[in-house]
Amino acid sequence: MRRVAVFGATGSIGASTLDVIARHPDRFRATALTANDKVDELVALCVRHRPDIAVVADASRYAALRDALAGAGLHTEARAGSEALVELAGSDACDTVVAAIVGAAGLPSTLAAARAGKRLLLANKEAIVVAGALLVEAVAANGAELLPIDSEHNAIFQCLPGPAIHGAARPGVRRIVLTASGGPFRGRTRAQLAEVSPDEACAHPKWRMGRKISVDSATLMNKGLEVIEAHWLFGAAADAIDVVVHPQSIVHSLVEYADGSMLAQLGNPDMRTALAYGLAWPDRIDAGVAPLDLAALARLDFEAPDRAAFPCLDLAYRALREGGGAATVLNAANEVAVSAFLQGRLGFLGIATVLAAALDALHGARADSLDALLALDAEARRVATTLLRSP
Ligand SMILES: NC(=O)C1=CN([C@@H]2O[C@H](COP(=O)(O)OP(=O)(O)OC[C@H]3O[C@@H](n4cnc5c(N)ncnc54)[C@H](OP(=O)(O)O)[C@@H]3O)[C@@H](O)[C@H]2O)C=CC1
Ligand SMILES: CC(=O)[C@@H](O)[C@H](O)COP(=O)(O)O
Ligand SMILES: [Mn+2]
Repeated sequence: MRRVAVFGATGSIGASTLDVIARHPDRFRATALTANDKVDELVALCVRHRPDIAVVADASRYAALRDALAGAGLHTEARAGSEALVELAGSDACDTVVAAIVGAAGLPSTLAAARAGKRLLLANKEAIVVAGALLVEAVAANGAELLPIDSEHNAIFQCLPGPAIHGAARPGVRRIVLTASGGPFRGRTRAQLAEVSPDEACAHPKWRMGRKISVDSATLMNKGLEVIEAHWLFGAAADAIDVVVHPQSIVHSLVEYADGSMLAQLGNPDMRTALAYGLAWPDRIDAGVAPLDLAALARLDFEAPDRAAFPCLDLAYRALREGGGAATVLNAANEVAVSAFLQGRLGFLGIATVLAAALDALHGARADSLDALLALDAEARRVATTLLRSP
């Protein structure tokens, strides 16, 4: 029986994870659930899944969580604070950690799970963008099992040869091709993007996701973050990672081999496939996802991304090639800019402007330890916040 801690249980990935777990009570038990501050949603999940532990990151919500759990007649232990998340990830309460907190806030608990040698289902792409080297080293040094959950990386993982050695180049692999839906604004010019609203940006054509990743998909920064994620997961250089727009989101990514073969993983756009794969690996189990009807689909389309209308993609390549702390800076500035956009304080086109200026301002920054990375993240947020005020 796998004992699974779901970090970010109240989110979109959390819901999909708990759906798969509930389909297999013989194989999995959700022993711990976490949220940021949504106590009512977390307690409702506890009523349904009966975990041993529930954690809210926001320490001021501790009493509310404790009282609500008791009020619901549950024996689930209430915990709170960011330290409680780190402690849980490394503890005996779980052997499997689903890292589904959004943003760099998920990094400390994700790294703690790797350091404790857990099976780590990584949805929280910002953690590996911010701390790729540290995370991959921690996985290798502590015998952790890193299962990529991001749909593209899960697809690549399924298409790569041999045992999974993260960060190691694979002989015979020539190129990794990430597919991108193109987001809700595919086909628009820059001028047509100037006035788009947060709700329009969050209306993803194929996936129902949290608002931060939805905006990232709309700017193509999601694909940029995924390029950096692929570099760390699969040991591929920037020149060996390509992006192709595929609006149907049926081909989840491809691996090109030296002999001209391309292997792809296909499926309906439903994260339960990747989550079931990661939970049961190397077995295959029912995820509740319908098989593809290829004849009904009839066609699959591919096109090059519009790099001029969506400059965030190339900003991510720039950060990857620059190395050092550039990806940490890019991610932090992006979190600040996306949050400002969602609050109506920054226009859609301003997101890329802030990112480029933050990369310029902190060019050459380096950070190797967790503390140094968190300090650089904080500095980049400070710089990006200043840039919001002087566009
Ligand atoms: N959704 C998807 O299909 C996919 C998501 N991902 C990645 O997975 C991660 C989660 O995405 P998604 O589920 O869409 O996001 P959601 O916004 O739906 O959920 C985010 C979760 O993180 C919690 N959270 C937010 N801030 C903090 C914090 N500071 N400390 C601790 N917990 C926090 C939220 O708690 P609360 O509810 O209390 O606010 C919630 O449980 C992201 O990194 C995303 O890029 C990757 C591929 C696909
Ligand atoms: C489901 C998933 O993995 C998302 O990251 C998805 O890829 C977003 O779609 P885009 O291809 O539009 O970024
Ligand atoms: Mn993805």
